[in-house]
Order: sequence, then structure tokens, then C-alpha cells
Amino acid sequence: MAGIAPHWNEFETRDALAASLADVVAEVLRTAISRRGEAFLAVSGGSTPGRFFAALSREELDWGKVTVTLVDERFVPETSSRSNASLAKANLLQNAASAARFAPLFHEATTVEDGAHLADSALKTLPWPLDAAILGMGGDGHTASFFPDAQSLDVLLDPASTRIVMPVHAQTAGEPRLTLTLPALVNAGLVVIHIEGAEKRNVIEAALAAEEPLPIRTVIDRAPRAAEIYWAP
Ligand SMILES: O=C(O)C(O)[C@@H](O)[C@H](O)[C@H](O)COP(=O)(O)O
Repeated sequence: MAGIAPHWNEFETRDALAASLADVVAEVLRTAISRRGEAFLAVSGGSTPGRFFAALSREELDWGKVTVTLVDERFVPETSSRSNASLAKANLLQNAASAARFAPLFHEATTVEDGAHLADSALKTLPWPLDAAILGMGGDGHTASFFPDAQSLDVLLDPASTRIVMPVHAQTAGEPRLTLTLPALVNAGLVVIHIEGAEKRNVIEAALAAEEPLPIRTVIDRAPRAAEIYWAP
């Protein structure tokens, strides 16, 4: 199915992108706080969000009323250099944003399946829907932990899923992962795809043009509002 075409936001530099995206997300959080008394944000890990995290962490707003979670996580504790929780805490939950509440996806468990159940129950108590979901994208067209070679990708991408968090096994992912499901992500008030560099631009343009959708295309197509692509060279 072809969904609503995404909206492109292009910047000359990665710093300019980070500043603009931080302003937009801060405004979404302020609006949510004034409308419902709290705000709920999901962010990505990986190497791209660093500048955005630094800019957002300095935005003045009532961070004590904000809950931050992750769009996906590696099944590793926070002591691991691969932990997205540790990345978000070290870079986003700083400065003004240190007052925010953080809701992790990783929970100690023997298997990623058990860990996903624990995260699913914990996250069910949070104020859904998300006000904003900030996604990244890999060069293979994955977003969150929707890897093209993930086992049961159709279950992770099921628009009718009643799960919030699912375990992911994919050869290309490195370790097992935890991901928010498609409906948990695309029902966010604002869905952003933050990508940088010519290569990722080529990947997303090819995904939007192709008949056979990559996971990033499925997410864009299933979003009830136009996804916002933020890109800088
Ligand atoms: O934990 C992760 O790795 C992610 O959340 C993932 O979906 C990421 O956004 C992309 O892989 C892009 O990663 P880079 O920003 O490192 O290119």
C-alpha cells in the first residue's frame, strides 16, 4: 500500500539540522504538556542523534513532565558500549533534560523474549500515544530494529499488533534486540526520520520508489500523518 508521501526537511549542515529538529521536538513536548499535563518521546540510538540530543537537552521546557524511551535497544545492559539507554542518558538526559524520566527497554532476563515481555508490561503503563518518535535508518533500509532479515518481520510490522515491545533476532543486527512495534511508533503525533549523508538519502529515495518495500518504506506508508524526513549532507 502506498501511504502519505513523506515531507522533506533539508539542511546545509548537520548542526543546523540538529538545532531545527530540537526546536520542533521541544515545541511538540511543550504543546503536549499544556494539552495533557505530560509528554512522551521515543528516540533512536546509533551514531546519528548525538548533535540532536545535545541541542534538545538544552531546550527550556518542563522536563519533569516528560518521559523519554527508545524506539529500539540492543539486548545488553547499560554497562555495555552498545547500550542505547546509556547513549541517551549520557547525551540527551543532561542539562535541562536531566529532569526527564527515562523508561528503558532493556530489563535483566535470561532471554530477549522474557526481556521483551517485561518491557512490554512496563511500557504499557506509560502515556500512549507518543508525542514524537525520532527514527534513524540504516544503510540496509532498517529503522528501529525492523531489519530486512529479521525473523518474523511481518509480526514486528503488523499494524494491528497489540504488543508495544517485541524481541528481534536478525543476523545483520549483531546481538538480539528489542523494538517498539509498528503501531506504537507510527501513531506518534510526530514521526521523524533523521538521516544524514548522500548514501542514506539514496537508500530512502530508492525505498520510496521501489515496488518491494524495505522496512523504512513500510513505516512511512503506515504512518497516519506524513512522516517528516530530516536530512543534511
Ligand atoms: O540502535 C540502533 O542502532 C537504532 O536505533 C537504529 O535503528 C539506528 O537508528 C540505525 O541503525 C541508524 O544508525 P546510525 O545512526 O548509527 O547510522
